[in-house]
Amino acid sequence: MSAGRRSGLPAADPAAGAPAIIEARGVGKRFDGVRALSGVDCVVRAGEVTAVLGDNGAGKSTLIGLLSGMHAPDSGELVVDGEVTRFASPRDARARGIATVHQDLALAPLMPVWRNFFLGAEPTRRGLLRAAECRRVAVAELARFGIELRDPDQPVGTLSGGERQCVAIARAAYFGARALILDEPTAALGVHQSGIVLRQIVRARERGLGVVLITHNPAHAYAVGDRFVLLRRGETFAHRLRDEVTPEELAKLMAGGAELDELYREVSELRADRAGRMAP
Ligand SMILES: Nc1ncnc2c1ncn2[C@@H]1O[C@H](COP(=O)(O)OP(=O)(O)OP(=O)(O)O)[C@@H](O)[C@H]1O
Repeated sequence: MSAGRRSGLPAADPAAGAPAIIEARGVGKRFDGVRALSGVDCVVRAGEVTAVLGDNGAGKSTLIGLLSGMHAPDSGELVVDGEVTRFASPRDARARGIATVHQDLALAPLMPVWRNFFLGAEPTRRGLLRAAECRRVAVAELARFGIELRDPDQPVGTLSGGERQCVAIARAAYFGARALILDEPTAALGVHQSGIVLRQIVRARERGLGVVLITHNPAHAYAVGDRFVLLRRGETFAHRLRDEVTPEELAKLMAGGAELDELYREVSELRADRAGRMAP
């Protein structure tokens, strides 16, 4: 298959039998005359991870905005559970089971983990908070995602970066998310912490959730992705299924193969030039 094949969903889609939770079909969005996104296709199926890759300004945040109900598309359509849908707000999207975990995670760092897990949705009985139940649920739900909490009363800000991401993801799953949109969850994390988050993404997929992983890191995308949507300057310039691409090809596609080759050529010339000048 040519690396330059443009857009569109792959012709042979082995996962086509799995139900699509949400699908963007040819969506476009402009802001004050600036074209942020144009004709982008992206499908999120139950039990699959769709990795959306793109460099700065590629349109990743705009796509998140459309999938999460923050913006309405100017063109194209969103299809939820097979029905053309227009979200009125992010709340509306959440009510349909589409949850977004933004980079700020919406956590209160000084509050205990269990309070952050519920954050305004704590169960009560006769007006009294059922704190013991909240603690038990938070510990059990995080354990399902492989996070063993030392103490549910510890402030969430004392957890590691990867563990904090996991609290936000486990919370969304517990409160009914069927599709999770994760906005660059590993962007600020090192290798070990990224591993914690990537394992949690795999667990979410195993539980039948659909996951959209937004990232500019092809290694992280390849580690967990079932399909890859590559955005460039607001357009889908490649769409690959996992068995159609190797990690190296994905990295090259992401970097823009021709641009990367040009960069290697220029750097080799500079190195050869420098070696020539330093030769006796
Ligand atoms: N509210 C806005 N007003 C004007 N232009 C916008 C707005 N939001 C996005 N854009 C433009 O749309 C294009 C895509 O931006 P977007 O933020 O979606 O990209 P991105 O892939 O998320 O980038 P980054 O990784 O740098 O956050 C950019 O050219 C950006 O300047």
